[in-house]
Amino acid sequence: MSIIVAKSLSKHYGTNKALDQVSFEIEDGLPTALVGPNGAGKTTLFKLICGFMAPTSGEIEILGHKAGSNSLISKMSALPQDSLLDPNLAIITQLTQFGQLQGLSHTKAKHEAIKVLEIVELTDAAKEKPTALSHGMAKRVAIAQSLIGEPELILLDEPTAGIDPSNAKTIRTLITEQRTKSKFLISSHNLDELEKLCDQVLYLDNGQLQQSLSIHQHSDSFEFLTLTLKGSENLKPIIKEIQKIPLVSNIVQTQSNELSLQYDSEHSLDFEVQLLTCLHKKQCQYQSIYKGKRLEDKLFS
Ligand SMILES: Nc1ncnc2c1ncn2[C@@H]1O[C@H](COP(=O)(O)OP(=O)(O)OP(=O)(O)O)[C@@H](O)[C@H]1O
Repeated sequence: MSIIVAKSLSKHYGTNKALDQVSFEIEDGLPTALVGPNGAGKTTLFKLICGFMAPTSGEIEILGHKAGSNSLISKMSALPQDSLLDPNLAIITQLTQFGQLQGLSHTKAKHEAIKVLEIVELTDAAKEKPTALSHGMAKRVAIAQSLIGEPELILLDEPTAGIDPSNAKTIRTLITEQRTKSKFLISSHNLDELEKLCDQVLYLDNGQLQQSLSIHQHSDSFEFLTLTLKGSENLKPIIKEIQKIPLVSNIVQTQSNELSLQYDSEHSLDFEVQLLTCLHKKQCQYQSIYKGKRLEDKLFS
């Protein structure tokens, strides 16, 4: 079933075309990433999906319903970029009230609140007020709120922006654990993070959908491999050596210590052996070998 269908969706603020004739379809499955530079229209798209405002033209349907329709209450939730908690109310009280707003009884809502706090590893903070939480913990509470009632669709706008690596890791882990229960649409500038969590990526730029691609699928028989070498010394000798492998059809230096290789995937095992032999011959050590192109290279090369 389609989770989101957008047809020629536009949103103008005066003369500013924040979204311009955007069409896409998001299917059920692993999370979908929403990527784009500042001002690309990502938050505007989130607001239209949530039904917080109407499009200037075009249509958007969520889980078979018009965006903003009452039928979507409890079926979808969103973590806005600037979500705030009420500083005067205990966390458990706020989450319980949120569950009740979704139509749950007080008992069921409290049960859900306890459950989602467990998921974000903040059971001990249940009775605290938001002022006692660090920024990262507050973000995890906001994510807990979006998980209440196990909605079919969860929108996360920059879930790990501005928080420390440990809290960010906790958030990524919990998304990984929850992603088979709910469909996530995640907006983030962290491409490494999206690569780990998501399956599909929508790339917006200047209000237009520039690309919609699968992160892990390869389109033809030529596969890509990203080779990161230890140190960032002169790569010319090793490039020259790799070029001698007949199975390699293209080689591009993508960073000071990184190469993107295109090779014939029908002979993948042979290629891998030959590549390692090459590295050994040139006494070159690798830091990582990644099958496929990095998301950054898929989007920007
Ligand atoms: N309420 C508003 N009134 C007028 N213009 C707006 C409004 N909200 C957004 N815009 C403009 O619409 C465009 C898209 O903004 P949007 O916030 O959707 O981008 P974004 O991709 O979320 O950016 P960021 O990554 O910085 O959060 C920008 O040019 C922005 O200035």
